[in-house]
Amino acid sequence: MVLNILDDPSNFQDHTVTYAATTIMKVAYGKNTPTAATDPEVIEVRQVMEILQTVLGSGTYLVDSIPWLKYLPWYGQELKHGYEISKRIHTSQLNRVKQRMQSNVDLGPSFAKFVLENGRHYDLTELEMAFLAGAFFGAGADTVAAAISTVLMAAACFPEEQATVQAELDEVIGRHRAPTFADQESLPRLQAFISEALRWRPLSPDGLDHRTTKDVTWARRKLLHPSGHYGVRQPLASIMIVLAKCERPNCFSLRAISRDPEVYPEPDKFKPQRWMNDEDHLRDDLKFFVFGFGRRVCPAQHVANRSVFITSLLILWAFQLTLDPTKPLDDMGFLNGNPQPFSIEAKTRVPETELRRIMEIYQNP
Ligand code: HEM
Repeated sequence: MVLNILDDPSNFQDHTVTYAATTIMKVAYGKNTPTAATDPEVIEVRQVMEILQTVLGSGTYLVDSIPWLKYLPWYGQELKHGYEISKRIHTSQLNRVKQRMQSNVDLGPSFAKFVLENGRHYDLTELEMAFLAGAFFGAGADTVAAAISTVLMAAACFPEEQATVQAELDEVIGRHRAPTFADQESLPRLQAFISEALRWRPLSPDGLDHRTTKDVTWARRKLLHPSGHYGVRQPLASIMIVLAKCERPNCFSLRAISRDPEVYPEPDKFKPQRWMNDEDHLRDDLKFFVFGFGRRVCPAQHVANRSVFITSLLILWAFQLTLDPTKPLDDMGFLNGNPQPFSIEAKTRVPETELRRIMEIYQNP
């Protein structure tokens, strides 16, 4: 992404999508070449995801409560159309992996290869395998891109906090080598900055709706976790669903959790320091909530966290980010589900030729 920004500084958001899509395609299908934000397949999948976003909110479609509606040929045409597009894309991606496996091409590990080799142990049909691998892209590309964009947007909006992080980077890494994952433990301020950025403008702010599988008796009791989650315990089964002042049933609201003043004093202020203790270490009593909770917690939280961390680290090490005064920035876009293109100016912190040289070595060590 650093080299992409150097080559084309005006297209920040596209670069985050290209990075996230390339990473996900590698994990899902073992694809080794870059997947650009402008690839027709990526554009198509993102369009289907937009339909899915609407579908995920309970109550949008009557078929959620009246299942037989799905048998009416004229009902939910756009849903059936979205399904057909997804089926075509996911099946062709899985088939590509299958063909290469049959031709003994060395693919390296990937989720698709794993399910093709082991799917029968889980009674999966090929269509289920195709959709499982396809879910990686659907669930992971835009979320990771949005998370990185949020961190970079926060850096541009809060220059003093950005400078604090960069002082830490200069002290721990200097400007003559590119940072790596090995530096992670030595960079608590950067980690605090990322946590605060994703608290400040949480992705998926209204969570995902969940459906209970049996009747539930609720005892209204407020359980205050260090993270500020309010819970309602279901006493018979050991399931806890986090409601957090959510207006809709069976869902949690990350927006409400992120604004709890008991846990995050002055919640509308951007204060990375709140994630650190008096010894300037990361606090271990404040949980990170943006990936949800319980058995449906985001299964990719570790890969997502690492992606956001390493990208934020490299970019904040390489560039000083500032707002473009000629273009207004809607910092609520990701939170409100309507992200607008935004413009950030990136000034190199290392002379450009030197930066290119360091990054070339980084890519091909
Ligand atoms: C920063 C990036 C990401 C964020 C903020 C995020 C957030 C979330 C949230 C809030 C949920 C709902 C949890 C719940 O219902 O309790 C979720 C579920 C999920 N996420 Fe992520 N996610 C991210 C990246 C990814 C990536 C990279 C992938 C795949 C490679 C992924 C795959 C999934 C899947 C499959 C689910 C559904 C899990 C289930 O219902 O059992 N996510 N994610």
